[in-house]
Amino acid sequence: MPTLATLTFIVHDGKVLLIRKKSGFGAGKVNGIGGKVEPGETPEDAAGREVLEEVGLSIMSTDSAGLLYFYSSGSEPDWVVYVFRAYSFEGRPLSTVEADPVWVPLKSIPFDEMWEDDRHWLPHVLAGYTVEGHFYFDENYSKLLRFRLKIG
Ligand SMILES: COc1nc(N)nc2c1ncn2[C@H]1C[C@H](O)[C@@H](COP(=O)(O)OP(=O)(O)OP(=O)(O)O)O1
Repeated sequence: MPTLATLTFIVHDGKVLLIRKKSGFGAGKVNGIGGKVEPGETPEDAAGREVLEEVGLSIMSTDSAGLLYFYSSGSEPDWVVYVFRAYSFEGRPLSTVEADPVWVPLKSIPFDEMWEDDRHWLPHVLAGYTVEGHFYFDENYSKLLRFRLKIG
């Protein structure tokens, strides 16, 4: 069974809030805010909980921006990730044990510090489109081998 997870991109004033992850899968990389969906949670609930846990913000509402499937071997994905955008929030981003928050201008996304798949789909999400992406990595998730992407 794939692990269900979320990624949320808070957009405000020409910038997007990203995190440098300190723990979990992808620690050290810059990513959207997110983590695993817990039993009994909806993906939307998980997105709100992860934003609060990782950077201390409350988001008002989310806009669904698509689904990403990540594979390392075989035909079943290891991860199915629900992607959300959010435009309003309460609070100020804080560093936590899980992540350091960083506001990044929409035109300067640090793709070299992110997962290799991000450069293919994130620009479309930040432009307001919906994506469905299938990304096939090597067995250690160290190299992206191929992908398919639909932009809605
Ligand atoms: C392989 O490609 C990926 N690219 C991107 N951009 N994001 C990915 C990729 N694979 C997984 N992710 C996302 C999905 C989740 O948001 C995080 C991993 O979540 P994590 O394991 O840190 O989940 P938590 O619930 O926060 O962690 P704990 O179980 O340690 O509490 O990466």
